[in-house]
Amino acid sequence: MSTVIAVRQLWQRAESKTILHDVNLEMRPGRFIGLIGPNGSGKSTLLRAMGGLRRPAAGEVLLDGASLHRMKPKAVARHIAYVPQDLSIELDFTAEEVVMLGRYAHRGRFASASAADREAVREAMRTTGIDSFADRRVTELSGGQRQMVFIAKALAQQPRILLLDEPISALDIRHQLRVMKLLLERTNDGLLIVAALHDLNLAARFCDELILLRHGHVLASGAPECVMTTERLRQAYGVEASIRRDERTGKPAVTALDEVRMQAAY
Ligand SMILES: Nc1ncnc2c1ncn2[C@@H]1O[C@H](COP(=O)(O)OP(=O)(O)OP(=O)(O)O)[C@@H](O)[C@H]1O
Repeated sequence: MSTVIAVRQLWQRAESKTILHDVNLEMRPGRFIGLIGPNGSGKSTLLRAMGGLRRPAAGEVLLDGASLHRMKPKAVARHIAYVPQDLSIELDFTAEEVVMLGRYAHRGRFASASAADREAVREAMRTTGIDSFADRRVTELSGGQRQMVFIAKALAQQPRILLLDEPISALDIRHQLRVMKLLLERTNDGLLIVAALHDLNLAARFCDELILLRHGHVLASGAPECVMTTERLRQAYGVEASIRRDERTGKPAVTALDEVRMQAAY
């Protein structure tokens, strides 16, 4: 299948610092891509650029071959949903109202919710399992419940590309599993998912491909078993890790054993 998002020679700077260095990526529909790398390696910055939320210092992000940064936000939102890492925004809305915000891109300016809008919201709430707190204010929800609400909002948007910044960081293991499984299922319908993840075991188990960032460079990309090697983890994270093949899942399983001396940055 053809490329839906292409990142070409992308550079990002903040203040005087370069935070993404010449990133080049091609992503196809129906893939679940995990963005991994240590704190501060540039995962959020890359996701924001891919969501059209950050203008590149140089290079570009192409959506179906057209420059994303020349498109209007509402046009971008018809294709791309983005769930940020920080969900602490003070919204005086119920969970269901937040999920309905995901329909913004599909609605006319003053139009009320259509049957299709209501159905998309119902379906997103059902699959994420948030019906039981639909009427509660998001400000009163736990961190994990709030995370589920914003994932439901992104699903209700019915995007072709879903960008998630650490979507399972506040979830218990059961809910982590539920979210990873439901995301993987959605790729069967052609959805492209790119998620920044710190849980390397879940990333290796569920993602089709991993992109490993270090100091704003792509250190490795490809199938989890190719990217997640002891040498790469040492280089990227500065840890000695044991990697084995899990006998139940057949996927790489990682145990970090010790910190090691970091190699010099680029
Ligand atoms: N607006 C900004 N101004 C200055 N520096 C920034 C800005 N945004 C990001 N950075 C820097 O860019 C680098 C990459 O940040 P980014 O948030 O993309 O990393 P990350 O891989 O998502 O990290 P984490 O895993 O901790 O969320 C960091 O060194 C960060 O301090």
